[in-house]
Amino acid sequence: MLEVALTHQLGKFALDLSFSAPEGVTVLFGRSGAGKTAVTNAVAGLLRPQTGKIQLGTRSLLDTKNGINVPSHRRRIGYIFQDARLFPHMNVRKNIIYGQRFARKSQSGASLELVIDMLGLASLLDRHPAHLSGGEKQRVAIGRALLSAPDMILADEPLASLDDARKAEILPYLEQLRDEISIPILYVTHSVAEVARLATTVVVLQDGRCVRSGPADTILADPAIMPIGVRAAGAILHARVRRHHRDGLSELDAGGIPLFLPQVAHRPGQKVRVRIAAHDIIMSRQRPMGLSALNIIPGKITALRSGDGPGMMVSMQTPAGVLLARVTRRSAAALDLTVGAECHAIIKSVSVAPEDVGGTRTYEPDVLPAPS
Ligand SMILES: Nc1ncnc2c1ncn2[C@@H]1O[C@H](COP(=O)(O)OP(=O)(O)OP(=O)(O)O)[C@@H](O)[C@H]1O
Repeated sequence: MLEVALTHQLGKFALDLSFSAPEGVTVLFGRSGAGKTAVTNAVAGLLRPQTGKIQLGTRSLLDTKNGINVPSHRRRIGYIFQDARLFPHMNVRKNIIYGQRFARKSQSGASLELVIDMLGLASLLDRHPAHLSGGEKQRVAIGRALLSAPDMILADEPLASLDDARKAEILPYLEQLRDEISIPILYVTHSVAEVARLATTVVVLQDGRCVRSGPADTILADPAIMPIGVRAAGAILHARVRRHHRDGLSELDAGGIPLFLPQVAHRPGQKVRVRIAAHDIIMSRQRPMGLSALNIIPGKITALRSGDGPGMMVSMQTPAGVLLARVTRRSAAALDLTVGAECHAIIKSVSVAPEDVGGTRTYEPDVLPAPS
């Protein structure tokens, strides 16, 4: 667990916040100028806050009251930056082995073989960075960070310089990292898609303060989550792939509710996270009949929130998980949507894009129905 509490004045900008980052991916999310860089610099030891405490597990990295400020290179943090920052004159093998220099003698950390295997680097080992794609470079940078046997990883917009195809290529490796290494990963991003795919915890920063923090599912399904922006709002459902159908659809099970999506890349039995954007949900009080949409999920409204415009956010509890829907205030009034009302969420299969579906490592081969 990483625990951070800081105050610092940067010109007119005041940083005053505290948050905790447990194991898994904690996303620092906020608009430009919210203070993400200031926080990561403080955690990395590049900025000395006027007052603060930073505790990583049992180690105190910063405690201004007691005069503790562990220098940057002794903080045992593995870094993954936006640009991979590999050594151009070294091949991939040497670049990743370089990370081991920073591992303490007493600490074995991840083995070279494991890192090569986990990040799919075997075929790249003899290549130089100039002959790697952006995504491949980032995989090497992750490998180097892991081999330094860090107590936490700091990933500062690691996908920001990659195009969508490269992003899609590297996200599964980051998911694997999240699910297989038991250290906190502090991850900075502006991208809601990355939050939805990777975050286990979300810390929302605004004007130097932490306005919300907590489990990703809860934060993303909160109708009051204005700092993320209404257009980007949406909930995460946890589901399991049941089977792939011959007509190109995959059937998932989310809390006993079947969910039909365009073919997902994951195998039957595998657990996945599915992001359902709030604007992709249609709401109905009665179960609709004769509709082309394949996914109709019954639920009960738990919260409503209207903004300044015509839209309204509706949060509903369903057997599949909490869903967030964006409807107009006019529709909400016409349907008499109130807290406690029974309703149905309608989701068109094709509205869920492949990048909205992320894998988790838990592979459970107990349910392997034959393809139908
Ligand atoms: N050295 C400085 N002196 C004065 N103000 C500063 C200094 N460094 C940063 N700031 C201000 O502090 C605020 C937070 O900056 P920070 O770089 O942490 O934001 P950010 O959330 O990382 O933004 P971005 O997403 O654009 O990188 C901004 O308003 C910035 O202008």
